[in-house]
Amino acid sequence: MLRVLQIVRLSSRCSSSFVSRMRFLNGLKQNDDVCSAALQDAHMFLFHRLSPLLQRNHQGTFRTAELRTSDVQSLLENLGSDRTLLQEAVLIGCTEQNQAQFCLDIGGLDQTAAEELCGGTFVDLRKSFFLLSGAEAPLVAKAQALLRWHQTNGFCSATGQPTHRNRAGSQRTCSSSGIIYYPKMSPVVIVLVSDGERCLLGRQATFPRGLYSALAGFCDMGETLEETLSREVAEEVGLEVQSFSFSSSQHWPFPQSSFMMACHASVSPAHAQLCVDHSELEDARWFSQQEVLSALQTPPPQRRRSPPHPLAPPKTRRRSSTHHRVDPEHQILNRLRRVH
Ligand SMILES: NC(=O)C1=CN([C@@H]2O[C@H](COP(=O)(O)OP(=O)(O)OC[C@H]3O[C@@H](n4cnc5c(N)ncnc54)[C@H](O)[C@@H]3O)[C@@H](O)[C@H]2O)C=CC1
Ligand SMILES: [Mg+2]
Repeated sequence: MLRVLQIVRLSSRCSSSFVSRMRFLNGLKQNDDVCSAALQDAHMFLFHRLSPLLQRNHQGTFRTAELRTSDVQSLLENLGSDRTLLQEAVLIGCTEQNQAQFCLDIGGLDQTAAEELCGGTFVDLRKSFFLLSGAEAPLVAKAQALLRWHQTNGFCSATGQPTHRNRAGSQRTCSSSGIIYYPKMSPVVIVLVSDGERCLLGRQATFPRGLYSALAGFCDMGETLEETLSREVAEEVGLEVQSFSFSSSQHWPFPQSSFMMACHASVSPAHAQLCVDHSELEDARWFSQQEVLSALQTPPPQRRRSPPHPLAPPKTRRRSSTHHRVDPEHQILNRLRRVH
């Protein structure tokens, strides 16, 4: 109890609300009792087999369902489940007012009955990622990644014995060896290559028809960001990068949990002849500023009818040093404007 009070006091003494929230969250991860207390009155994001619960408002836009712990307790009772399922909730963040946010997957319960009781729909993550706006999409992506990690890491890979989670769900420990496991991400570099006039986009055979995107690839063990970037560009399109600069980063939930680092890279216009590896990419080509501008200014449904068009990822709000909203479409446009 003393530790609970210390953590609450420590976070309330801070002058910055950001520092206070980060200290509060860290306290929840480190102390099971503090976390259990926070779970009693928390915000809860529900999932069914890893699909988040969304509600549609009067304007036709989608939001995550706003549920509190007590709502979920009633829901579980109505669905014939006992309250112990709540113990599987995983901490994902906290609000500006230091209210803990958890997520819970009720995949073992009746989906339709749950949707009726909550007045919402469980929507596939890829779809919800594009339906949600602002800070909600990254939070839902983080929640799904953590729920998936817990569902697939129930056993120690060294001993085969069960692993047990802490209250927050930020780690799992092998009951036999004591090995501690932390949620895993795969680092990825995504790069917009330019020859000073045009930018390079490619498409995989599995992409929707006509859709082109910046090049991307997973980091190999031991590589630096620039080594991955140079290798991927060489492998996929046969070019040698001259220089690069870091742009921004985000968690990307597909195919599982990737940590994407976005960069700009330049190649010499004299050595811009593409040699595409067709086992990796179906096509890659140079796009002019005008082509990218007109594709990005065309609404997405019409874009699909007029290929080729560049991929514009969903708009998400990320914390940057200047607290500015980072919008991938604008980054591409600004870069091209700088080039011209
Ligand atoms: N242009 C693109 O390809 C775009 C890719 N992304 C994301 O970038 C990431 C990388 O995409 P790719 O271009 O497909 O990667 P990639 O160019 O590295 O090729 C994929 C191959 O890398 C290998 N690989 C190495 N480490 C892996 C790991 N940790 N997980 C899965 N495969 C691994 C596998 O053999 C796999 O077939 C994915 O998260 C993808 O969703 C997002 C937007 C666009
Ligand atoms: Mg790739």
